[in-house]
Amino acid sequence: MSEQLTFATPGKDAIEPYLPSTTGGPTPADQKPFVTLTFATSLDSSLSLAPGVRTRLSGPESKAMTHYLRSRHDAILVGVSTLLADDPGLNCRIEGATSQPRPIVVDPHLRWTPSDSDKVLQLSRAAQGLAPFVLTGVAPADVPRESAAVLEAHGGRFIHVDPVPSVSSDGRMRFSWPSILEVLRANGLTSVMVEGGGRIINTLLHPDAQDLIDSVIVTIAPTWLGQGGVVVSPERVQDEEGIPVPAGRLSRVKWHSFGEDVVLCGTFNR
Ligand SMILES: NC(=O)c1ccc[n+]([C@@H]2O[C@H](COP(=O)([O-])OP(=O)(O)OC[C@H]3O[C@@H](n4cnc5c(N)ncnc54)[C@H](O)[C@@H]3O)[C@@H](O)[C@H]2O)c1
Ligand SMILES: Nc1nc(=O)c(N)c(NC[C@H](O)[C@H](O)[C@H](O)COP(=O)(O)O)[nH]1
Repeated sequence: MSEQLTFATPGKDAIEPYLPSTTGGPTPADQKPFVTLTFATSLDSSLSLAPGVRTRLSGPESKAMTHYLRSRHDAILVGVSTLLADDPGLNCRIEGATSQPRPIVVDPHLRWTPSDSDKVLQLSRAAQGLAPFVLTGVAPADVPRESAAVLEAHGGRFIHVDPVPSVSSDGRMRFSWPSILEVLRANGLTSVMVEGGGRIINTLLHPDAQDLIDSVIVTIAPTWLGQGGVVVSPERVQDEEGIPVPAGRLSRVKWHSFGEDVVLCGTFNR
């Protein structure tokens, strides 16, 4: 049995306006999933001490808040580097949780080889979480059979996503955020919390994509991680005259204290 977290009513009420609705009937099939961008950052905007290094930032109270968020979304999305670095559970460990989020791993080149010892798969075997859906640019016929067998035995699967046609100079495939969300919706998922890491967050915060975000819920820990960390800082944007302009600003902003952390809630112009 893994740890059980509790998250009490004042905290729930504080973040409720930023969560997907639990009323209002079924979501139409063509409606984009509700997107919550949520992560924990240091005072110098770092997610971790270095790429590939698991770094605890959230204190117990804001961690419980994150797990409550997991109970309120159909899916939880991370990039493959986070999966490889953190060996995360990606489940909900809130006391009394009645549902588990579906982990979504964005892994265009199939860097993850699923194995029985991965924590996310251990938890699904113990009925304490769900196995991931892995979004990949690799053609179905080229997915290694052993990997597919391990994932499917746990209830997960590989899902092909068409990459954007222009391959970047380093040859890496990239998915557009609308195509990622379309695939989630086609697989019955109506809400997703995007947890990270840096590349995932920075591409979602790009001005071309940030309109897709319904809520932003950021935990800020009273810590400086120092230089060399994985930093949240979206691509710089300029106006027509080439003058730099802010990459984004939140509205409907509220700040809440959870233990020693603050949690920032906001939206993009809604
Ligand atoms: N503090 C937090 O809340 C938090 C949350 C998550 C991860 N992390 C940390 O972040 C670090 C990992 O971050 P990162 O930036 O190195 O990696 P990441 O987790 O963002 O994964 C990057 C990979 O995901 C894929 N990817 C991302 N966007 C894509 C897109 N649009 N199309 C196709 N593929 C895409 C690519 O394969 C890319 O190499 C780890 O150290 C982890 O511990 C911290
Ligand atoms: N809210 C939050 N606070 C942190 O201090 C931290 N390091 C993460 N990181 C998010 C990332 O997605 C991690 O991989 C999971 O938090 C791993 O934890 P789980 O086993 O899934 O609970 N998230």
